[in-house]
Amino acid sequence: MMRERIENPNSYPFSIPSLKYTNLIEFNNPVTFFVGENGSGKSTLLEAISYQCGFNSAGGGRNNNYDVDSSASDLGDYIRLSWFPKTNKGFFLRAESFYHFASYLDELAQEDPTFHYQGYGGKSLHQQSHGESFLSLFTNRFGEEGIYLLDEPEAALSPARQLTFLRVIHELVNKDHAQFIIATHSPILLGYPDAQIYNFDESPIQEIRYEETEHYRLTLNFLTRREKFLYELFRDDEE
Ligand SMILES: Nc1ncnc2c1ncn2[C@@H]1O[C@H](COP(=O)(O)OP(=O)(O)OP(=O)(O)O)[C@@H](O)[C@H]1O
Repeated sequence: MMRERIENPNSYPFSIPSLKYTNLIEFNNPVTFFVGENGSGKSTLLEAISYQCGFNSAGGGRNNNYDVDSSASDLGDYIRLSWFPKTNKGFFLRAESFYHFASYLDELAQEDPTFHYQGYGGKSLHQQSHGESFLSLFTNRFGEEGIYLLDEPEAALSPARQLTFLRVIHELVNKDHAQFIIATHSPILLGYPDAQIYNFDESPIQEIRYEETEHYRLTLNFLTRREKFLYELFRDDEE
């Protein structure tokens, strides 16, 4: 983070507690997760990294310059990335822009469907369900070395498909040396072996063990003691 350039440290995005005191984040693992409460700054940082990679901020790779909601990143000019070997291949995908991306692809494909759908399962993403199209994007389009930035990919995926997705990540990491940075609330995705997890509920952002994340603990508690959990949750209403 290049703090010397910041004019107003009390305005967005510098005012976000997790980012306020974070100066350096190291990515030591091919798979890194960002976790933290809603609004803790995960998307803001992911967007800034995408901006520095030269990806379209609305989601997509370097060659997908469609202009849906493509706000320049507010944080992007204030961070510096250093990585080796440097690559500008990859993709930024956020759940809410996936629909727009599918529409953009349909527009392109009007001229040459075979060419434009070839990386996406051979047909319009709109003709596949949300989860199917998401996985077809990964299994077809992502087969190369690169950096993949994903904002809450679980939004599209059933629990079984999340497991499939873990396998896809595993293959891309091992075969293609891909790197993933994923903002997520999913206790299943977070369980990827030996992943680095950054907790945005701390300031500065801190690494956290899987079993210590609220996502793991709360889900475990809910599943193992659901009745007691719900009793406590609703108790005030009933008294
Ligand atoms: N353009 C903006 N201007 C001002 N504040 C913003 C803007 N975008 C986001 N914020 C605020 O910045 C904070 C961090 O938002 P961000 O989207 O990064 O959170 P997040 O951790 O990704 O949340 P979630 O898990 O809900 O997706 C929030 O309080 C949000 O309201």
